[in-house]
Amino acid sequence: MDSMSTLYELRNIEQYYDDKKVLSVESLKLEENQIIGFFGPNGSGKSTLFSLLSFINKPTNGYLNYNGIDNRKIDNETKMSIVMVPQNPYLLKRTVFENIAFGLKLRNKTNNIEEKVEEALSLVGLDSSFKYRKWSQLSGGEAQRVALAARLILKPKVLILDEPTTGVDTNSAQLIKEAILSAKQKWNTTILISSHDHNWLNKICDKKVALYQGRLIESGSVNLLFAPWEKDEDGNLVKFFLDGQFLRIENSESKKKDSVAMIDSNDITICRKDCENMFNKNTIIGLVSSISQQDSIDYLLVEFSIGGISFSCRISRDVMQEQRFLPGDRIYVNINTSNIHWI
Ligand SMILES: Nc1ncnc2c1ncn2[C@@H]1O[C@H](COP(=O)(O)OP(=O)(O)OP(=O)(O)O)[C@@H](O)[C@H]1O
Repeated sequence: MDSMSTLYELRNIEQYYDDKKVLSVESLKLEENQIIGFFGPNGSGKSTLFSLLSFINKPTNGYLNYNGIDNRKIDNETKMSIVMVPQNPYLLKRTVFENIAFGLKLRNKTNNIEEKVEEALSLVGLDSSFKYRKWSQLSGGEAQRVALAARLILKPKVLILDEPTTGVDTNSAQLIKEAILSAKQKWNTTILISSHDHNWLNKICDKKVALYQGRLIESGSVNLLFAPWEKDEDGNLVKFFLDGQFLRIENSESKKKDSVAMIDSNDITICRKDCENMFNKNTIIGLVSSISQQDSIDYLLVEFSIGGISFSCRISRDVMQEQRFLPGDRIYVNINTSNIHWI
């Protein structure tokens, strides 16, 4: 079996600013050598969580373990192997070269520095002539890529990117994506990213974590429905699946067509047979792909697809006994759309 090792483990983490609790994570494990996407609306706690995972801040309460070590006992060398590009990266008011070389100089690793800077520039799609440019002679997308190159040169163990695509052009977003993928491949870097560009993030990440009002929406079992959406005659959003089925979301008139819907797996009910009473005009047909044990022994996670889009829902052992779902089964799916959160 392919066993991935856990890099971060969080239990009962709480973070307060003054008296206000802004983050509460009961349990979260992040595996190494993955690209993990953090989704959530403004103010949901993504940056706060990143400040804990990068060890810039200490959690107010709870247990945060990195590579088997308690966060209060992490040494400086380990801390330096975890680097973050913040939401509005700061560049030194110097040349691009000095910006990119800064971290290596700080770590006293100055051999072949010229070559390393050029390699880092090329990773983010900038040619070597950029090293002579001043910080003030860069476009927003180039500045973001220089900030990324300044971290990549360190070959980090963990790279944390807070909104790396905000305000950058599509070409830069593509080059940032390529640089991230090379870091993962070349140095097995674990990459944590938040972005409001949900489609961009959805395509690049191996795992998704969703936050809402400072709380984790159970990772692995949250369903994210991405754009494109259509609008019906009343202005409600409608998701059309590739197989021609659709899901209409009542009271979604105010939402934009590039919104992301977060559906908790507890808000989905499925049924295999004897379900006439479950069938209504909003019922969709899905296909079971897998069934697995959840953390709690009383529940199972059923993964299924609708027109090529994967979903998951939790069912109790009693329901399983009754329904005996198997991979490949066609099921009736009912989604409680009144509990949907929007990103
Ligand atoms: N230094 C601070 N002092 C007080 N409150 C803060 C501080 N930093 C963040 N907050 C509050 O904590 C909550 C979570 O903010 P955070 O920046 O972590 O969210 P986010 O998901 O990263 O948001 P965004 O997508 O807008 O960047 C918000 O209510 C915010 O106002």
